Amino acid sequence: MPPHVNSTPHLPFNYLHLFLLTLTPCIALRPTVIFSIIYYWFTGLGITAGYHRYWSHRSYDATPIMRLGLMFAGSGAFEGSIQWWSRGHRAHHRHTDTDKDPYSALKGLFWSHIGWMIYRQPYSEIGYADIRDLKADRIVAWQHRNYLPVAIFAAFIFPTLVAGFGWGDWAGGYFYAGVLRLVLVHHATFCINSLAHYLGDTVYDDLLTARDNIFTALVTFGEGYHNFHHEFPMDYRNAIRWYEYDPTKWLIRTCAFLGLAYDLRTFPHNEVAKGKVTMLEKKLQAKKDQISWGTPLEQLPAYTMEQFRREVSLHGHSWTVIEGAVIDYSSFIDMHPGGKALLRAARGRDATDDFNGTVHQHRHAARNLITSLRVARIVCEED
Ligand code: HEM
Repeated sequence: MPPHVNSTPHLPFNYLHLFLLTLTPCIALRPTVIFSIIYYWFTGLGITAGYHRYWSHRSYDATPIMRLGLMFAGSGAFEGSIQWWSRGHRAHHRHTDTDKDPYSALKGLFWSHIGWMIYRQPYSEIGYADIRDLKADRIVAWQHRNYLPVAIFAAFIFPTLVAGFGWGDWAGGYFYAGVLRLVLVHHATFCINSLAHYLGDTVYDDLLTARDNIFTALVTFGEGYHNFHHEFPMDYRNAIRWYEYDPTKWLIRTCAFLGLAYDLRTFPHNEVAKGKVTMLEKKLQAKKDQISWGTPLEQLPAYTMEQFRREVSLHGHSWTVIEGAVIDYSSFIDMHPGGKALLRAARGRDATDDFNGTVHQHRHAARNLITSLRVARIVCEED
C-alpha cells in the first residue's frame, strides 16, 4: 500500500469545517436564543395567565405587582389591549359557536385561527359581554389608553434593549426575541381558538366545539384542555390533575405559593365528576343504540298466565316465561348450553326461578339474549 493512502475512514476536512461553520452563529447567538425562548414563554403566559385566566375569567386574584407584570407580559404578545381582548373573549364564551362569537369555530379553522382578525367582524355584530369590572380596573384602563406605545415597547423595544445592552446583539434581540418570537406567540395562542375547537374529545360536554387534547395543550401553554375550560371557565386550571400539562396553571400555583396570587378558584370536584359521567352516559347510550335489544317489553302483546298457557297448548309454541316476559326459545334450543331437555321442561310455565339459580344462575349473555327472544309480556288477571 502506498504510504500516502490511509485506509481508516475519516470525515473529510471540508465537511467538518462546514459543520462547525453552521454551528458558529448558534453559539454566538446563544444568549439571544435563550432570551428569545424565555421571552416567548413570558409573553405567552402573559396572555394565558393574565389576559385569559385573570382578566377574562377572574379565576384567581393577584397582587398589584403581579397584575403589572401580567399586563406588561401580555402587552409583549401584541394581541390588543386587555379590555379589547377580554371583551371579545367573554363574548366568545357567552355566544360560543354562534354568529355573535367573534371567533366561531363553525366558520372554519382559518377563520377561528386568524381570519377573524384579518376580516374584522363589525364590533356591533359581536355578542354583548359585560366588561364593567375591566373598565373599573386602573391597570386595564391605563393600558387601554396607552396601548400602542406600551405594546411596541414590550414587544420590540424591550427585547432589543435587553439583548443590545446585555450582550451587544441589537439586531438579534430585535429580530429573534422581538419579531420571530411574536409570530410564534401569536400562532401558539391563536391555536386556542382554532385547534382547541377541532382536535380531541368532548369530555364534559358535546354541545360545544371545544375539545380536550394534549397536543393542543403542548402548543398553547396548557390551554388545550378546552372542553373543561368552556364548561368550567371560572376554574384557574384547564387540566385538573396536577401532573397534566398546563404550565399556566403551574405558574399560577407557583405565584400563589410566593404570595403573588390568591383565591384560586376551582369548580367542586363532585360537579366536575358529574359532567364527565353525563358525557360517558351519553356515549354509552350512543353505543347501546347501535345494538338491537329486541322489542321493548311494553310494546309487546299482553297475556295473562292463563292466555299464555292456552296459546302454548293450542299452537304448540316453544314458549316459556322468565321474569314476566314470554320467551320463544325455538330458535335457540339447539344451541342452549344447558341442553334441550331443560328448555322443553320449561315449556308452558314460569321458569324464572330455574333461570335465576334453582337450576342454574344465568349470566349476562343469557340475560341479554332473552331480550331478543321476547314475544309477549305477562300481565295479572285484573290488568
Ligand atoms: C329460554 C331462555 C334461556 C336462555 C336464552 C338460556 C341461555 C343460556 C346460556 C347463554 C347459557 C350459558 C351461559 C350461562 O351460563 O349463563 C346457559 C346455560 C345454562 N342454562 Fe340456560 N337459558 C335459558 C333457559 C334455561 C332454563 C329455563 C334452564 C333450566 C330449567 C336453563 C338451564 C341452563 C343450565 C343448566 C346451564 C348451564 C350449562 C353448563 O354450563 O353446563 N336455561 N343458558
